[in-house]
Amino acid sequence: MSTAPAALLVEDLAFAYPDGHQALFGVDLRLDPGERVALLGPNGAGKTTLVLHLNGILSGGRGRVDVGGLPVRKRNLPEVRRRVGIVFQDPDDQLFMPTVGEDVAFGPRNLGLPEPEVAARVAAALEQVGMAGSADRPPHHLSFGQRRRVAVATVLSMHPEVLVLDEPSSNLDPAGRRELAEVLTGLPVTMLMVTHDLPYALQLCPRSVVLDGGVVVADGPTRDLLADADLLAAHRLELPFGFDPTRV
Ligand SMILES: Nc1ncnc2c1ncn2[C@@H]1O[C@H](COP(=O)(O)OP(=O)(O)OP(=O)(O)O)[C@@H](O)[C@H]1O
Repeated sequence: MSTAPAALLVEDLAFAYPDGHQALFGVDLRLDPGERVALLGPNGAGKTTLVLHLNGILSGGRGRVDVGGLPVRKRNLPEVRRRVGIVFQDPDDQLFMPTVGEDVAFGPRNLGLPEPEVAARVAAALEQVGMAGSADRPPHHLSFGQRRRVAVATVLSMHPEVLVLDEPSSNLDPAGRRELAEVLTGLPVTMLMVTHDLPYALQLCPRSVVLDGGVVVADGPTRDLLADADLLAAHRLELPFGFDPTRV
């Protein structure tokens, strides 16, 4: 195993919500720099709860989370939130400025970066997601797939080390799925992708982790996990009819 700090390290993470509902029961997860990993599991498995611990939105349970060797703790939160960018399922949760450019500039401006650096980051992030030339457009004039790519750009402009995506393929048409896949596979970041879309997990992520009942129940090559019919059935994971993961 590599001795470099993990891009993301989760150790024995357990968490109960204030109403007493225990959502995580001791989760271990390590992502090495540059890995792309899918986080799979049925509704209520604890995926969102885990993700919300990665940048300290939720905390207070047992265990630890480190990002590039930095513990996710209150005093580290500004740096943790720069290192871990979360792209939420609904792009409209992340786009609230009059123009695309201002949305992508929002994070870097908040960091207090000088305007020329902000402008350079905006241009680079929009280029990375294939949206160069759209900086002056209002986000609500864009298609849903374009808005999702701009939401990714709002995170990329912070130069994150870990990109977490919640259901990135939801509501995308086949062209939108393909365009986003091309963007995501070209990014030089560590990626954790929460998804119910198993073919998309196979396309983008060499490794998958299955969470169910607040514990990791499988961790391995996506192709192998998706070929395991018993595993899929036991955890309510379904491939599209006729889809053969060994033939992709
Ligand atoms: N704010 C909350 N208060 C109490 N319980 C909660 C809260 N949020 C989630 N839970 C519970 O914690 C468990 C894990 O939920 P979580 O949202 O993490 O699952 P998930 O795997 O992301 O599900 P989905 O695929 O439906 O998004 C569920 O049983 C859920 O009902």
